[in-house]
Amino acid sequence: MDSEGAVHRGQFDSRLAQICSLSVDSGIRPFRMTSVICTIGPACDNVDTLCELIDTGMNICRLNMAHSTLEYHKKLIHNIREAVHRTNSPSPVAIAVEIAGQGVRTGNFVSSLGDELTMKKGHEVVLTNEASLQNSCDESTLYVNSLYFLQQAQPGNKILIGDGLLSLLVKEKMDGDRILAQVETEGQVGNMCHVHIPKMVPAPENKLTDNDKECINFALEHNVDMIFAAWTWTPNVVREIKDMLGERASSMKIVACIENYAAVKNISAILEEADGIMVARGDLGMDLPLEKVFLAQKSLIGLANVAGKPVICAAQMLESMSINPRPTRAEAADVANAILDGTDCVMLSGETAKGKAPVKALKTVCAFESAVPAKNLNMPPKKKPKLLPCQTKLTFSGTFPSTDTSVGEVEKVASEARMSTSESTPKEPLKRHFQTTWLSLYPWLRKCLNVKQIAREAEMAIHHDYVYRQLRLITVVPTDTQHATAMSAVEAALRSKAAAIIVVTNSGRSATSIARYRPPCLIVAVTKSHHVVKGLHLHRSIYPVLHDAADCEEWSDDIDFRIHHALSISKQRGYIKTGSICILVTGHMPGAGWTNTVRTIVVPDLDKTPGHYTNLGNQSHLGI
Ligand SMILES: Nc1ncnc2c1ncn2[C@@H]1O[C@H](COP(=O)(O)OP(=O)(O)O)[C@@H](O)[C@H]1O
Ligand SMILES: C=C(OP(=O)(O)O)C(=O)O
Repeated sequence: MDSEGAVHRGQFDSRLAQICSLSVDSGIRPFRMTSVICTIGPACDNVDTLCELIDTGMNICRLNMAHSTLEYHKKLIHNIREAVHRTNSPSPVAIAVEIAGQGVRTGNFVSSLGDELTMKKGHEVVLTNEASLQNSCDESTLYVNSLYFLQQAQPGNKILIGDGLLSLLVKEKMDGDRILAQVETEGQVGNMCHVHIPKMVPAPENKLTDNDKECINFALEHNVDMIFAAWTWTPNVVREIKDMLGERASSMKIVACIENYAAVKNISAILEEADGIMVARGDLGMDLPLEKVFLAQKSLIGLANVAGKPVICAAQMLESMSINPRPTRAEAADVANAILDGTDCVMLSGETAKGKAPVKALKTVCAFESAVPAKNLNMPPKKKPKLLPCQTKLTFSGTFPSTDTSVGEVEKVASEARMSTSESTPKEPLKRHFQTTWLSLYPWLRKCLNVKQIAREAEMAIHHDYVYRQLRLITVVPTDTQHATAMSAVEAALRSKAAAIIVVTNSGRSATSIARYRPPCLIVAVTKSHHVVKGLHLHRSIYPVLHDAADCEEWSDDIDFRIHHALSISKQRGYIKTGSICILVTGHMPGAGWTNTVRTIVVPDLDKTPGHYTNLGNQSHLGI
């Protein structure tokens, strides 16, 4: 253990020796290096819940444009910004807009059918691209958004729907490019569900759809921080997005979602063009045989690590938490293994986005109340509802909304439920009582973010020394200043068992260069740019800090000021303390691209220090 109470792994002769040294009794470090992306949807779209997600550790909000309307997403962005404002974090969360790309999806059901229905084995259904049926799918007719798909489908093909649990068999091609299919394996189909024929050759041209263009303009108009490009299987899509972004292309990150075999085969070219990639295991698992998906995951993550680009591991990470309060052992291990593979971010999809059935939330609230920390009980319900004793048997007889109901609607149901119960006065202390419905949903969401606990444990099991040595081996010699400086910082952090690396960065490049060498500690990256701070959330190890105070007259004072700010925030958050060793990485002159200086300091008493870190006379320098 070092002075922080954190465990630093020693030197091991082999990876096997390091693995054998792992212990279930090891201590835990006060920080997490892997970023968590939460898909925001009806279950968490209100400001209070977003505040809780932010406080709990969400780094990036993902808006999946394949669902809901632009109006809904506009409101969502407004709510996220309001939550960022209220939580006032030094490290504001980023907003990512995911465009739907050329993914093949169903349409929406007629409203009377709700948003999901079960199809029984043997049931026959017609698949059509007839535009008038887009929002009136039913048991016998499903709209499919791709004519190409319907034209390619051949009798005998298997069609997977949703996550692939429901499968159909193509029976015959009908007139007007429609197809008749029969349910082979019973399952559910929802609104805008994925439709897939394994190994089907994708459309000849990988390009933006009109809908994608509209969503990119929306992203520009609302000044979001990153675009996730679903169904990228050639670099062309990334180039098209860059063209549309114009000047913003340098600050709005583009992440290519790798969802099919063609994308896996084209990965080198895609990695060259994109700012990062997503291993979209959900759709990959429909295009590739399931037993091959882990190979794609490991190789894609490895290739992104080698390219120095961030990578997201997505889909079904804690899937069972959509209905259960605890993830399965396999899910917990899956999250940890993705981190050991080298992913920068883990992503939650339906776990956070999808509305839970309110009735389930109401029934299970008692099981979760102990998980709600006291401070959450202070969060103000909009109207003061009467408290409902959790032992009360509900007599509510109205219609419960569907699973995708918004929190606002859930609250309405809850208040009706409260009104219809015979007992309206709490007999138990406040914490034993159901306060408002969002509280019943919230602990569930919060538990999904248990992912961060798993992340911290997994990060402790990484043999950073070994990983760094591997990365050093593949770095070309002579190495340019940027990479040589980054490597020096990581080497210094490993040798001195530093508590943190503090880097002052304008464009974010100095921070990402250090991150690519996978240091054993946090990189606290302090920047003045709102876009840079948010983009940095994509990278493992970086804790981005915004410092947008006015410039000092002297450039070196400005640097000192920013370092002092980063150290103070790090201390407040428990990452460092007085006496910790920190590595400082700075430039030698104003502007981006001049980073060339690595110092080792012992953190002084920040309340007493005059805050000079770049002055070589400083007592606290150890010097390297
Ligand atoms: N903006 C939204 N509006 C309604 N439902 C959403 C939204 N975002 C996500 N969801 C729900 O959460 C599920 C999981 O999210 P995600 O993985 O992003 O979707 P998909 O797998 O359909 O691409 C979706 O299938 C959908 O039911
Ligand atoms: C994240 C995935 O894709 P989508 O955005 O379509 O949910 C996936 O398939 O794993």
